[in-house]
Amino acid sequence: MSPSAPTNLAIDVRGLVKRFDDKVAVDGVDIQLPQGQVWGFLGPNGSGKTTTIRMICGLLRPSAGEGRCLGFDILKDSARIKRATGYMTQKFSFWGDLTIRENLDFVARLYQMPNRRRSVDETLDTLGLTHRQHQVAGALSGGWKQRLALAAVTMHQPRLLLLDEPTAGVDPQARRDFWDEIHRLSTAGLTVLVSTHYMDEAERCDRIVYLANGKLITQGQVADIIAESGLITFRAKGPGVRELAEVLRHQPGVDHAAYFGAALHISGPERRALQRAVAGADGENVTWEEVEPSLEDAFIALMARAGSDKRDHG
Ligand SMILES: Nc1ncnc2c1ncn2[C@@H]1O[C@H](COP(=O)(O)OP(=O)(O)OP(=O)(O)O)[C@@H](O)[C@H]1O
Repeated sequence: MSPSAPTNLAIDVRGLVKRFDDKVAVDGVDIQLPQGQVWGFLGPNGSGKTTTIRMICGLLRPSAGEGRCLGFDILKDSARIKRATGYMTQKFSFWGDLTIRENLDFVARLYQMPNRRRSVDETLDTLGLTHRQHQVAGALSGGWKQRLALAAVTMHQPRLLLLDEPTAGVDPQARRDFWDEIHRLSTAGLTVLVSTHYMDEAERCDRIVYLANGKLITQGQVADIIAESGLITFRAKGPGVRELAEVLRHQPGVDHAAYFGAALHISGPERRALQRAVAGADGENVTWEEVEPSLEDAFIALMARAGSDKRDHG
């Protein structure tokens, strides 16, 4: 295959491994992301998401594994991958004492873009930044900084966006605006891989890839992942729920108990055992019903399973 042979996969990497001295940060990860889709990249802190993203875009050489990003070989063609990719790192880097326009102009110079002025104008306009173009970037609120960062990584019209926790510390309205923008870009043909710790954001993705301890634990659509977890969940509501979690957490068959707003969820793999636990915690001040497990419930269960697998085999 020539480096730019057409493929319907924006990312096609297999067996990616990254070792840092004795530590295996990424341990045999495969990702096949079709063009035009938005995939969520999830996993606990330190699970290897950033390291994987950096290998995909050619910033970090894998210890083992191979693959292509936008048709280019990740081991040999990193310069071409970088040109065709927009990578938003966890800490957006821009110049705090330059204005929004000056920052974008600087990025346009880095990419040696022709018609720099026009590209900056268009980017400002598309992302709703025109009226703020002369504001100093360092004084912007979190949401506007993030919008600037998105502008900076999309201005050179990449085909793939790699976004590493782009909405950390951003308020709910700004997060919603950001996701509207992501879906607009995706509709225009851009492929997006976005790492996040927010479940509501995961649910906005076409598909989710979940990593733990450097290994891919599961991937699929939200409903598939919930089904795969094999969890049963019961929900308690009412004024008495606050006292229940501590007691129920230690009952046989209850893998975990967690509050979702004013309700308590208990989950485990066996309905009978949960029903027994619920019967023991029934009272005047609480009403129970079986509900669909949340994505968070499913991840906690899959994580626990992966954790015990590791202990069993390791
Ligand atoms: N340059 C490095 N040198 C040594 N260890 C590293 C390096 N980069 C990452 N690691 C380690 O590799 C593991 C995976 O880190 P990584 O940043 O990829 O995880 P992550 O899933 O992105 O975490 P987070 O959600 O906190 O951003 C961690 O244990 C981290 O400490």
